Parts: sequence; structure tokens; C-alpha cells
Amino acid sequence: MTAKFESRESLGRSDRWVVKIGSALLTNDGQGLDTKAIAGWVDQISALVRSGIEVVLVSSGSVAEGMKRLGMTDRPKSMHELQAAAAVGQMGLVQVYEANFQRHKLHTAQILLTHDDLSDRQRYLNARSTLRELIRLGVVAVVNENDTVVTDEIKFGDNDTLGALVANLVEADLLVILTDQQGLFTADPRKNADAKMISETLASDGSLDEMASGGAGVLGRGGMATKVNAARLAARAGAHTIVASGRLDDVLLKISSGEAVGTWFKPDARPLDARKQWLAGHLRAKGELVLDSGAVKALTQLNRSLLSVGVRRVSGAFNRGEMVVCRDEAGRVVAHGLVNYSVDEALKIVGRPSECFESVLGYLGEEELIHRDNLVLM
Ligand SMILES: Nc1ncnc2c1ncn2[C@@H]1O[C@H](COP(=O)(O)OP(=O)(O)O)[C@@H](O)[C@H]1O
Ligand SMILES: N[C@@H](CCC(=O)OP(=O)(O)O)C(=O)O
Repeated sequence: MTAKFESRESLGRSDRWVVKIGSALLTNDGQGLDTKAIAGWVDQISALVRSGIEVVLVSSGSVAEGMKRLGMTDRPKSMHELQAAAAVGQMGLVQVYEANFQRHKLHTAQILLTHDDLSDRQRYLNARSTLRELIRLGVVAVVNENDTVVTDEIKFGDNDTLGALVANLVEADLLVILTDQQGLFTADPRKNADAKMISETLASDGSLDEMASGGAGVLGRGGMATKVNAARLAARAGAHTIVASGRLDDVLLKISSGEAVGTWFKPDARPLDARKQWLAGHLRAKGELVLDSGAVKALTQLNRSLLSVGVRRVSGAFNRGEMVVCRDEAGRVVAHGLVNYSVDEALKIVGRPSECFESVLGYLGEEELIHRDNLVLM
């Protein structure tokens, strides 16, 4: 547990926040952007900035606004129509933010990211430097997924995950996820009138998954499950998360004055170092390795690298340097890591000690299948 923020009051006074505003809130029943509500959130963010808090904004809404501008009544099914709608709507989104932040004499900047941008270490570092520079300059960055260039396989899809990755990038103290519910309930409150709101919890608490399994609202993408996962991802970098209702009056100001609004997800582990945070944010695995119990122990208890001798099975299509998931024999995810061998090579060396590599492969590469510096336990 990070001792830094032990109370709502101290968390409310933290220096750097990422605020994510979801589709469910931003749009008037899918009829374009709710500009009045946006003006209200901008007023609050501007007040936070004036009080010395650094804020990065992650905003959805491009598809809904694009649909309205193009006269589409139903959410398009095809990828290229969605991408066209997002491209049109993103213009509206930045116009609304720019015009409203102008009233407070604050500059805005548009940042559009894809999963690929953040899985490539160099591009990740570039995005990080740019965001940090914008923060230093007192500019409010408005981040969204670059919907125009992403395909189903590589997209974040929901902006909760993007919000958590941005929180990791800028080393935020707090990720605030504003949505259309007051927080995380014990079950989906739309379907269960007896559901109770959770006021605070450890992000790692396994019982949250069941509570959040109810799916998204009509306009949202991820529902509560992606918010819980986002809180966990942010927690790995030591950040706290609050999920709260964007419809509550002055919600952000209430959070900054320490009021107990929404659900507070606390980190419980020591934050990962910067490189491992980047690895933990690699969400698209290219393959899977099934480890025997000795290998699981070597990784989880002894902090060792993964050797091919402890791998039972290999699947997927990966090249050297790509991300794979390591599971135990019961199918539980143990770790993510960047492999030193392609799938074709890995298939030849699994279950064998590294002394055999030269005779099997015809050359001697790295001794480890995944080096411990490139492994992150899950
Ligand atoms: N346990 C839960 N607590 C609160 N909301 C839940 C829960 N399970 C599912 N939900 C649903 O998640 C929705 C919010 O997610 P989503 O529609 O993706 O919003 P956003 O666009 O803000 O990300 C709520 O409207 C609610 O119906
Ligand atoms: N990038 C998409 C947002 C995806 C989305 O709806 O996410 P979320 O707000 O988390 O439900 C857009 O701007 O329309």
C-alpha cells in the first residue's frame, strides 16, 4: 500500500491527475456531444489547474459526434464507417474542448494514440516525453484513441484502458474515471435494484470481477469490467483510481476537497519500475506458453528468467521480441514477457535445456526463452 495517500483528503491534494470522461456521459443519448455538460467539466478541470493540479484529459465521444454530423442514426457496423465517423467527430470533440478551455485562458493539445504506439518502446517514450512537456507548459492534453487507423485486433476499444496507460505514462497520482453511475456497485445497478456501491477497495481484490461482469450501457464500450482492469493497471504504477459519476455536481472539485464520492481503488503492491510498467501495459499477446510447476515457481517465487526446459506447450504466431502470455497448467495467467525466440524456434526448443540449442537450431541464441528483465508477473 502506498503510504503517500492514506485518506481521501490527501489523495484530493495529489499533484497529477488523469481524468477520463466516457461515451455514456459525453453524449446526449447518442445524439452528439452534450456541450453543456462538457463546459461544466472543463470549468472544474480549469479550477483544478488553477489550484496547482496537473490534469491530462482522456475523452471519448468522437464516434457519437461523427454519427450526428453525418446524420447516421444507428452506430455503423463496418469498420471503415466507424473510422470515418470517428475522424469527423474528433474535430467536434477538440473544438468543444478548445473553445471551453479558451474561456479559462488554457491551451489544449490533441493526442491520438493507438495500442501500437504504446507497445513500441521508442514510440512509448516519445509519447511520454510529449505528454510530460505539455504538462510542464501548463497545456491540457486531450487524449483519445486514434480510431481512424486502428483495427479490431489492435484497438483498446474502451478508453478506460487508455486512461490507465496514460496515467502510467505521465506517472499520475490519480486516475479519475467519470461515468454514468456513481461508482462500482456490487452488481450492475441497471439490472439489480439491491446493488450497493463500494466506497473503497484494493484494486487487486479478486471479488471485484464478479461484481463488474454486467457489461456496458447502450453507448459505452467497456462497462465496469474495463474500469476495474484500468484501476489495476494504474495501480501497478502506484496510481489510485476513483470511478465516479460525471453527473454529480462539481464531482471533480468534491474529489479534490476529499469528499467520499465514487469508488476509490487503492494500489496495494510496490509500484513496478518504469520498464515493467510499460511491459504490463502490453495488452495484445502474440502467443502463449504453458509452463510446468517448476517454471512457475522459478518466475513467481525466485524472480528467475524463463528457460525453455520448463515450457510444456507453445502456441500462437510470434517473432523474437514480441509479447507472449505465460500460463500455468491450469490455464491461469502467470506472467507476460517478451520472447527471445520466434514461435518456430520456440517449438523446437521447448522442454529442452539451453545446452541443446546449438544442435537443434544450428546456432546459439540467448540462454533464456524470456529474460527476467522482460517479464512482468500478473
Ligand atoms: N457493478 C457495476 N457497477 C456499476 N455499473 C455497472 C456494473 N456492472 C455493469 N455496469 C454498467 O457499466 C456502465 C458504465 O460503463 P460504460 O457504459 O462503458 O460507460 P463509459 O462510457 O462511461 O465508459 C453502467 O451504466 C452500468 O450499467
Ligand atoms: N474512441 C472512442 C471511444 C471508445 C469508447 O466509447 O470508450 P468508453 O468511453 O470507455 O466507453 C470514441 O471517441 O468514440
